[in-house]
Amino acid sequence: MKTQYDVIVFGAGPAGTAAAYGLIGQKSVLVIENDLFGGTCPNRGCDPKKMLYSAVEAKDRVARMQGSGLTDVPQIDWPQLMAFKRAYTSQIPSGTQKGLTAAGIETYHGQAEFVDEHRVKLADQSIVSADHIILATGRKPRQLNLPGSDLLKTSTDFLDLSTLPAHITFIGAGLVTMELANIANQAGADVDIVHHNEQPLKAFAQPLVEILIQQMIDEGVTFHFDQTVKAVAKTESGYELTTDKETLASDYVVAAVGRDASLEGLQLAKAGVRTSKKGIIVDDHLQTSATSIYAVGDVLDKPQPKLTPVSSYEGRYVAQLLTGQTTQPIQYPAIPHILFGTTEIGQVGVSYQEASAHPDRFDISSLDVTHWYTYNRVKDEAARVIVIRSAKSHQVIGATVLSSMAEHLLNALTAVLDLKLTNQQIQQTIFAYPSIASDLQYLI
Ligand SMILES: Cc1cc2nc3c(=O)[nH]c(=O)nc-3n(C[C@H](O)[C@H](O)[C@H](O)COP(=O)(O)OP(=O)(O)OC[C@H]3O[C@@H](n4cnc5c(N)ncnc54)[C@H](O)[C@@H]3O)c2cc1C
Ligand SMILES: NC(=O)c1ccc[n+]([C@@H]2O[C@H](COP(=O)([O-])OP(=O)(O)OC[C@H]3O[C@@H](n4cnc5c(N)ncnc54)[C@H](O)[C@@H]3O)[C@@H](O)[C@H]2O)c1
Repeated sequence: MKTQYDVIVFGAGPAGTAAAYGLIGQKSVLVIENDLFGGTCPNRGCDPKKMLYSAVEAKDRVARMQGSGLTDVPQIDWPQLMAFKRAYTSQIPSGTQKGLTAAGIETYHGQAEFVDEHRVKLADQSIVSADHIILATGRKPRQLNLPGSDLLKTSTDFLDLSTLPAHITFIGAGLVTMELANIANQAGADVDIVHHNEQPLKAFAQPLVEILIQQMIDEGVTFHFDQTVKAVAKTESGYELTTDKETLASDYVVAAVGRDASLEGLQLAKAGVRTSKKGIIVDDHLQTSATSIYAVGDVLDKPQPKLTPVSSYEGRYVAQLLTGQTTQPIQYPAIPHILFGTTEIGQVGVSYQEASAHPDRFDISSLDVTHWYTYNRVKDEAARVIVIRSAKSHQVIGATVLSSMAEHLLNALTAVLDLKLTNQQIQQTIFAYPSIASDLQYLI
């Protein structure tokens, strides 16, 4: 290992690796990772979750077609499904590290801390320095502070469960819970969700969230709204969760109440990097309070949603800054945000909340699309689309989609928004028919 680099990157998740790959050929780079190379998304986030959804979605498609050409709903074999997932995740850390090395990026596995703005001390006490440092250390599950909190499991534990507990309780009805609870329920567990207010998933259009929740209730999930968890205790047969309103028995309790920036052990104060409770503070160039140090990805205190493509976008942007390809402030394209499930809800562009608050500027069309060919064909009884148009230009500038295939329409709409496609351009495009993209012509 060298002792001097052009750039040191802390964290080998989507943000850190995107930054490192963007620097190859122009800068000498060291990537420091203290846990799993690849980070949250491929090891314990998006990708393993969607591996589990492969079986859940297949089962759901068959269940919807009962009486319409299919008989018997298959059961999910959890150990087999977990083996399928592990066959993927077990390759990620070594594959990521090898990929970085093959690209000429040096890697270090272990804990490191700042000595000052340019110098970093490794676990063996040796010092490495760099002209610039990029912080991409991500987030980790927030811990609840209550009696028995050490008994609580996290999304990471759930995504690597060898056997599926018969009864699982989730605390917090956010993105993580809603996605994992649906997997657990479809795989055969009894599922309870405890949420501390009446209105989960506030970022999404509430009329469609209500339909999503009703779908989950119809599928057997039990919600306990407006309840505060007070304590968790071990019992002979499992766990007992006490809230301010009731006591729930369970075999496994997952807390998914948000994620906090991973900052511990870095000694950021020694480098002059300012942080808040929400993460690392940066300016519009993703520069921290220490001018040679940048930060990217989930670790940021920034309003953009904490998502993989946002993290890698920021990583690529800082690489472009450091290689002189841009001097401009970061500008984000439209960011689609989706909750995966057997029924998915996703949104892009101007939100329903914003449009509802400004009826003079936005037109809202709420469409029940269950009778549309696309949704009728797969017997999707929840399908809805909310389209937001500019009151002035009538162009589509936002949408929320609820359906078993929302991700596809959402991506098509994201392209419409990003490329600023006019209604006329969409009408003049020949899409494969019948498909979700061809539905765009009915939506604009
Ligand atoms: C259950 C779950 C499901 C998700 N599903 C989706 C999804 O479907 N779609 C989506 O877009 N996003 C999803 N996300 C979010 C997505 O995983 C994150 O937005 C993304 O991983 C952020 O990338 P990052 O590189 O900023 O951080 P991370 O991926 O968290 O990577 C940070 C890396 O830094 C390392 N690190 C931490 N501290 C140090 C240190 N001191 N020194 C060295 N290394 C350190 C960590 O070990 C980690 O490898 C999901 C998250 C979870 C938890
Ligand atoms: N499909 C995706 O893109 C996807 C999926 C999963 C996670 N993620 C990312 O991970 C982040 C974290 O997800 P998350 O679900 O952990 O956080 P979240 O912020 O989405 O949801 C946590 C929920 O828990 C509630 N809560 C907080 N404290 C509570 C308490 N004491 N008792 C009960 N409820 C409580 C909050 O009100 C909130 O609704 C997401 O914001 C997103 O950035 C993305």
